[in-house]
Amino acid sequence: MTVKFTKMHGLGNDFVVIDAVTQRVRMSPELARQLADRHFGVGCDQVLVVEPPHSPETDFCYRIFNADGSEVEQCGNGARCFARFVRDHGLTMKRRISVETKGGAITLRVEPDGQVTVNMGRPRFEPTALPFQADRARKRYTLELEDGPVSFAAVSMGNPHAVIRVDSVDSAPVARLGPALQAHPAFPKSVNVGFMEVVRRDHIRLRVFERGAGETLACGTGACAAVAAGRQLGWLAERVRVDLPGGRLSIRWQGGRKHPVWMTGPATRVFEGQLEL
Ligand SMILES: N[C@@H](CCC[C@H](N)C(=O)O)C(=O)O
Repeated sequence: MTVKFTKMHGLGNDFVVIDAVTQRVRMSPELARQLADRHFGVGCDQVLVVEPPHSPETDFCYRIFNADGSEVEQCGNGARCFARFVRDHGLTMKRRISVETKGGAITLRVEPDGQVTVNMGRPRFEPTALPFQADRARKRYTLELEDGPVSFAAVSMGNPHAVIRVDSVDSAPVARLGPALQAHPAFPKSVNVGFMEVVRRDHIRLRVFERGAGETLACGTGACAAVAAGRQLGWLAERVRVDLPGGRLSIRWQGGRKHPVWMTGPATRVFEGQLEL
C-alpha cells in the first residue's frame, strides 16, 4: 500500500503529517516509531494523522504520536502545521478551523501572513489534570531527585508539563533533569519538562525536554505552559515573547480561570513524500 505524507516543522519541531481523510491509513505505535526513526525511517519528533471529525462541532480530528510511538493529547507546533496542511491539501478553505484532539477541541486561525494563531484552551493547574501526585494544588512543588531538590510548576495544556525556572537556559541541565523528572513516580504518565529563563516580564527563553521525543528545537504546548506558570507566579506579563532554540513564538494569556492561552507562530512545509507500507 502506498501512503503520501508531508514533512513539516514548527520552529524545527518536526513532523510527518499523514492525510487519513482521503487515504486509508491504519496508524499504530509501531508504525509511528518506524516513521519517526531518523536513521531507518523519515525522521521526526511527532507523527500527525489528520482524520475526519468525530463530531459535527469540529472540522477535523487529528492524532499525535511521539517519536517513541506513544499517542498523546496535544501538540502546539503540530496544531499550526495541521492548519497549514489541511489548507495546502485542499481539505478545507476555511481560515478558522476547529479540530478535535485527544486533549480536547482547539480552534486555529490562519493569518494573512501565513502564521497560525491557536486558541490552546485553558491551562489547568490542579495536579489531577496532568496527572501529578500531590496532596493539594500549589503554585510550585519540590521533588527530591538524585542530584538534590528540584522546584517546578505543574501545568496541563491538555498534555502534562513541569516548568523549572533557571538562571540561564544555556547552562541548564536539560539532558540530566529532563529524564529524571519524567521517570519520577509522581508523574504516572510522565511529563514534558521545560527550562525557563525569564529575561524580562515580556520575554523568556525556553528549552523543553519532551516526553517521548527528548529535547526538541521547540515545544508549543511547553511555551504555553511556561507562560501560564510564569504568570501564575507573578513573573510574567500578559503577552510574552518566547525564544526557543528553533525560533520565536508569541504567547498571550490574560490569566484567571476562564481565559484560554493564545499562541502565534509559523508552520513550514519541507517536502512531500510517499511510503510503501
Ligand atoms: N512538540 C509538541 C508536544 C508533543 C507532545 C509531547 N511530547 C507530549 O508527550 O505531551 C508541542 O509543540 O506542543
